[in-house]
Amino acid sequence: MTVETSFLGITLANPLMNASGVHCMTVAEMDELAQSAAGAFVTKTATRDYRAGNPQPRYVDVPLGSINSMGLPNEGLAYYLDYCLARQNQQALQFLSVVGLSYDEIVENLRTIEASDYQGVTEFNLSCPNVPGKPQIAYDFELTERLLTEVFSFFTKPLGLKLPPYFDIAHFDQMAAILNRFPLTYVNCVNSIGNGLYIDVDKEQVVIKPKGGFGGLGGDYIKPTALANVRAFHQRLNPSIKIIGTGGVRTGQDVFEHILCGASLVQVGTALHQEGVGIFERLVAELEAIMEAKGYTCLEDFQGKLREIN
Ligand SMILES: C=Cc1c(C(=O)O)[nH]c(=O)[nH]c1=O
Repeated sequence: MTVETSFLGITLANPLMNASGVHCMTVAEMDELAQSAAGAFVTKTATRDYRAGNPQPRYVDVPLGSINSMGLPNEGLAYYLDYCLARQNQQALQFLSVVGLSYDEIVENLRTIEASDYQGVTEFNLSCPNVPGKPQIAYDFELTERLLTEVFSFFTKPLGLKLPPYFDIAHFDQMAAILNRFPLTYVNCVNSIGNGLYIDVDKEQVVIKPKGGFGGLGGDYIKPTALANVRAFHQRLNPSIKIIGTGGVRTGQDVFEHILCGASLVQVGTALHQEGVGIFERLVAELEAIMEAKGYTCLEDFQGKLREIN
């Protein structure tokens, strides 16, 4: 029995990796990830220039997960691109997360990556909910289609999209119809559920400072929504477009459920932040135990095979 998997023809020890934004802001954090049991890693989403991000407190762990309004703090695209270029012969599979604060900056940043010697995967983040005044791109279907049309007029390297959660079957249908028009490597479902609110009842106060306390939700709160998005896009997208499942992963069972819904890889956010990189060994062991109990010998035995009730 094995939890090995293949992505873009590259064999990974397991389907697990960090979610962008968690444990991937600095070289030290990314090196710790690279030395961990994780099968792959992704960088913090980069803008062209360094960003300090939103004022603190901007991330809080709460009983059923987390709330964050980090505000896209990052060291700038060159920092993460240089990190990946320097290590791309040692690390099996690298994911470089990128966005821009404007349409033109997004195009500029992707042109920078295209012009580089970077051989890894680019994750285009269409779903950051926490930059004040900036809506989540992927909730604007026309803008998404316009951006992807321009990007794929020049971008030839492997490209995936980080999508926000959708909550309407019609939106799954509309978005999948757009995505199926492009040679995407994958879609990553889901980013945090944007603009939630967590209250400290004793203080009768919000818990994060930015945006009056509104922030992206992660953790147990969002697993049912994450699984639904993985399943919905797995059912609708061309098989050539893989699905990465993100959201609510804390145990090996959560990993199993994401793969059952159709995920090829599974990212860990809140629980990684709370437990540290040791979580990957625990998740692999728990996933192997579930596969053993069910008689599965590889991920393909159950990947995408969620049954419905007839
Ligand atoms: C890249 C910005 C994001 C952020 C952030 O930096 O605030 N938080 C999220 O939950 N998702 C994001 O995509």
